[in-house]
Amino acid sequence: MPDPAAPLPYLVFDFDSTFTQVEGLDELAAIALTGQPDQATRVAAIKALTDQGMAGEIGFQESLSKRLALLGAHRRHLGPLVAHLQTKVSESIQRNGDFFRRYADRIYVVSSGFREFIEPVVAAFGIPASHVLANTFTFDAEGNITGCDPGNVLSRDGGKIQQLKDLQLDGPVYVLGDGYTDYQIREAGLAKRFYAYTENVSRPSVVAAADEVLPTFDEFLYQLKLPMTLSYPKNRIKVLLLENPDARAAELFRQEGYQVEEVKGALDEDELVARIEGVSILGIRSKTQVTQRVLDAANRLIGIGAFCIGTNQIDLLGAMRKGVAVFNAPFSNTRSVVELTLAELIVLARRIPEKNPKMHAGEWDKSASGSFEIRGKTLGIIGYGNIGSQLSVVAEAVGMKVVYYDMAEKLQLGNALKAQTLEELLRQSDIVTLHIDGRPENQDFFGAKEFALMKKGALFINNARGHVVDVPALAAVLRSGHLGGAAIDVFPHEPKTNAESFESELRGLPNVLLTPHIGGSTAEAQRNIAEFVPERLMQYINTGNTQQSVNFPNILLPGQPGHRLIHIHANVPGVLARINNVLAQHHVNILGQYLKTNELVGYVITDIDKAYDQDVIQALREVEHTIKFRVLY
Ligand SMILES: NC(=O)c1ccc[n+]([C@@H]2O[C@H](COP(=O)([O-])OP(=O)(O)OC[C@H]3O[C@@H](n4cnc5c(N)ncnc54)[C@H](O)[C@@H]3O)[C@@H](O)[C@H]2O)c1
Ligand SMILES: O=C(O)CC[C@@H](O)C(=O)O
Repeated sequence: MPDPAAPLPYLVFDFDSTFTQVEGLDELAAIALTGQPDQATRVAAIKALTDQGMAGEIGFQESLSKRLALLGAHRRHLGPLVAHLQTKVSESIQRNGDFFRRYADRIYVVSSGFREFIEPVVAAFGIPASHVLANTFTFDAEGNITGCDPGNVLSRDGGKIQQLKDLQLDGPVYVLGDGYTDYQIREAGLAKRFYAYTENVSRPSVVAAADEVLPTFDEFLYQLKLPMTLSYPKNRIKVLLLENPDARAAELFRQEGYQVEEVKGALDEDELVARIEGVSILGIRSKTQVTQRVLDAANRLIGIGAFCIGTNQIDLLGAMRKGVAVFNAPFSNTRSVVELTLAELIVLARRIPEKNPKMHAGEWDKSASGSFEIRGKTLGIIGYGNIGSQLSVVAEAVGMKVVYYDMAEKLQLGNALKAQTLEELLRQSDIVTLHIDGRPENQDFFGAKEFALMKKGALFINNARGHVVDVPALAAVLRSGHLGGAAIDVFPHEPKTNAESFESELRGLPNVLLTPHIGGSTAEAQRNIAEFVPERLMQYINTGNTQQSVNFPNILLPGQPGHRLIHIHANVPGVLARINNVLAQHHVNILGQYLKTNELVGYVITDIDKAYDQDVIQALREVEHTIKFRVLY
């Protein structure tokens, strides 16, 4: 990395809640008061005084003297405090430790906290004691902390301002801190810029006064084009989550430092086109259509998360051509769909969809007509994938015979029998259940011809995708009485939100159980999905790992030894050679290289030594047929 052209401005850091995640005095109180019955109330009172002081609600001196009186700390508590604070350095400062060591001569820590614990913590970052300006404790003869040195300017109101005046720094000063007293340095004209540092705490009055807000130190380094550990600040990664995935998804993305925006329902194409600009990660479920138009408007999109199994709503090829990796949750809700299907088998076989509304209407219709046990009956499973095959096992466990049909060769589980043709399955099944995927070729897969081949009085279930069934044909065979009933969870046209009404000619038909696409809507499944999909996307962003991507060549990468170049290109001959030519021309040492292609794109990962000139990056971006290129530090 090159040195910045101009000398770095002097950086004045606050310590408590900026350099470290916590307030030193609060932590000292917690250590000193350990085991005391009133520990919790005294620590809480100290914290409240800290906050009031930081927010500028009471003067610093008043806040400090009140806190010290409550503290009851001793010299022996300082060692444990330092050890504790060393583990509490703000994460982004910790990860950019090299920056501090390299520019230590331009960095000052100016704090109303105490030298006794600040100095050893920042020393590990190369900041010398002479660049730490802080209060000092006073002790009595027994080593009890009695207060602070009143001669130190930092113990007084306006102390930081005076300290900066005394320092007489000979160049521009930038102040980074979470407190109002940090801002006051800028207000007094002693700093050129004030950065509100919000990684640990965000105080509205301080944020409002700031020139810039820094969610992490990476953002500062990025803005100033300074050497940094990450290639891109995580707070700049915008996630747009639609269709209400479990709250855990947003929580995980936020924990990673991303900005998350949530929209309850689905968006239609125009709405999504209007919202997608600047979005790096799009999270959807089954309703939002990610079309070529949406992809064209997506100027920063890196990945799409389908918080479900089906990905037919996404233009997977279009996404691949744009270098956008798509991930789904292929097994997180499988069991939930199986359980719903099992319940539906029984409910339909007992004609509950008819009997239940009658009971609610006060009608007592006790009859065995048309009702049967599922034991010994033949269940025809079409699509013997994750759901179909698991259903096969469960159905056999309750005494059903299972026959299945799949276009691909599948492992037969238990005693299930494979049907050679769809017709063979339809002719022998008492209940037919669809579990094929929603690929476009499966549009109207099941229609009048297939219904006609089913046994008279047989039952039909579709928990797969709405468009795979010809709904008017289904309605006709239900009305004619050829089918004994149906359970349908998925529809060609589903409302975008719960506020819209559901329209279908299946409404009101006898022995038809309609459910609002809830096959996978259980607490367990939604939680599993909300953990699985963010994990895949974050791994892809952080390491380039594409394992389990549904549209990208899958590569499970080893750990990253140096910098990692991630290059996505159109799969035409010669691109890898061109990449390696560029690397050779710039004398870049390759530590490892991984390539996988599919019919449209090539995905090449090159691990290189950290030392290289920046021109190589530009040259790689310019390699012909490059779709996307990024560097991981
Ligand atoms: N209702 C819900 O809430 C819900 C929840 C989860 C999944 N799903 C849907 O359930 C379906 C099955 O999911 P899965 O995880 O088992 O998928 P999967 O990909 O594991 O299995 C699908 C199987 O269908 C087979 N298949 C596809 N087209 C076929 C055809 N024309 N003829 C014969 N076989 C064909 C495939 O070979 C594959 O074995 C998907 O459509 C999925 O979107 C619905
Ligand atoms: O939750 C959804 O929107 C879809 C659920 C299901 O159809 C899936 O594909 O996993």
